[in-house]
Amino acid sequence: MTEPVSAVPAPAPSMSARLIDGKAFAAAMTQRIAAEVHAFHDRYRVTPGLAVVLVGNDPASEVYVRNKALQTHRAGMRSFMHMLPATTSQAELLALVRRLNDDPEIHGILVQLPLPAGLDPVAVTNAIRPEKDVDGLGEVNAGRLALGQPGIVPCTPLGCLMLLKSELGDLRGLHAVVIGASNLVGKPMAQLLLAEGCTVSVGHIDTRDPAALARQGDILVVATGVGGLVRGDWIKPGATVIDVGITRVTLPSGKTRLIGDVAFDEAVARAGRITPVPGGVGPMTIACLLNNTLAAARQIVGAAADPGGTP
Ligand SMILES: Nc1nc(=O)c2c([nH]1)NC[C@@H]1CN(c3ccc(C(=O)N[C@@H](CCC(=O)O)C(=O)O)cc3)C=[N+]21
Repeated sequence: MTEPVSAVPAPAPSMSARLIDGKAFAAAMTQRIAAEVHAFHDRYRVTPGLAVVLVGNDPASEVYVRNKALQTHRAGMRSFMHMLPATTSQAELLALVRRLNDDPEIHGILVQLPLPAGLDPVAVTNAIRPEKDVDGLGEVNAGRLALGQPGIVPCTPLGCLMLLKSELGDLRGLHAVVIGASNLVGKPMAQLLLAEGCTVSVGHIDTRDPAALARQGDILVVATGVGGLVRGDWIKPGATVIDVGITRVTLPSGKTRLIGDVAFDEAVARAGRITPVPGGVGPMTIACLLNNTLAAARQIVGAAADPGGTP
């Protein structure tokens, strides 16, 4: 028996998204920063210094700490790690931040979030001198971003924006959907995309139909911390997908692996371009932290060397 040709189902359009190689982009950026750190040292005899404060233990933060120390040294900067027990009091943490604020060898301060229960992240991030707030999370830098004034921009959203601009060029007029409205990623990401001329929608925990919202995005940035939340059918065909999530899961074999907030295999079949996890946004966050630390050192040291002048 032969079937009429017309009854043969058309093959499903087999698309496969292009991978956005954040790891390679970050490596090139780190190399450039290393050269600039060298030139900065030649001019001022100062090595940019970054202080990282980790209170208690959070799995995502531990991945960050490991890679950050390595990359900081690769860029020729100094890193000062402060690991405090989960029992640290608010007063003790604030005292450390003040000490780092006054330390001339430190140009950037980063307090890893989330903090253990009982510590107030707003009070702590606001205690960091705005010039040293390389995470850009304090009210001065967050306010500058909201007002479109120059300031320090949070590392993860900055890294996402760099990838988007390098992939797509001008973003003006594109509909960008951000899933997740955290102060760390979602809110500053939305501000940056707005400043690029995107039409921006932000979905969050109370959004009624996040899949329908996500499907409108020419650009889809996902930062929820819920591994595999975004399924293939949430994605507009051909969209550019930036996956910020990083969750460690244990496989049946007992091994662990990192997954993103996007169900990768499903998304690859629909998206035009997508960042992998690992190797996507994570390395960009670190490269942008180095970038922000060098910029902070330039601002602090340059202003002291050339008071009242333009750097
Ligand atoms: N104040 C603050 N600022 C942050 O930016 C911040 C934070 N707190 N708390 C924790 C999260 C998490 N985070 C990561 C950054 C890079 C990687 C990273 O390098 N990821 C590699 C991991 C590779 C691997 O080790 O297997 C990758 O995705 O390829 C991971 C996680 C920054 N965070």
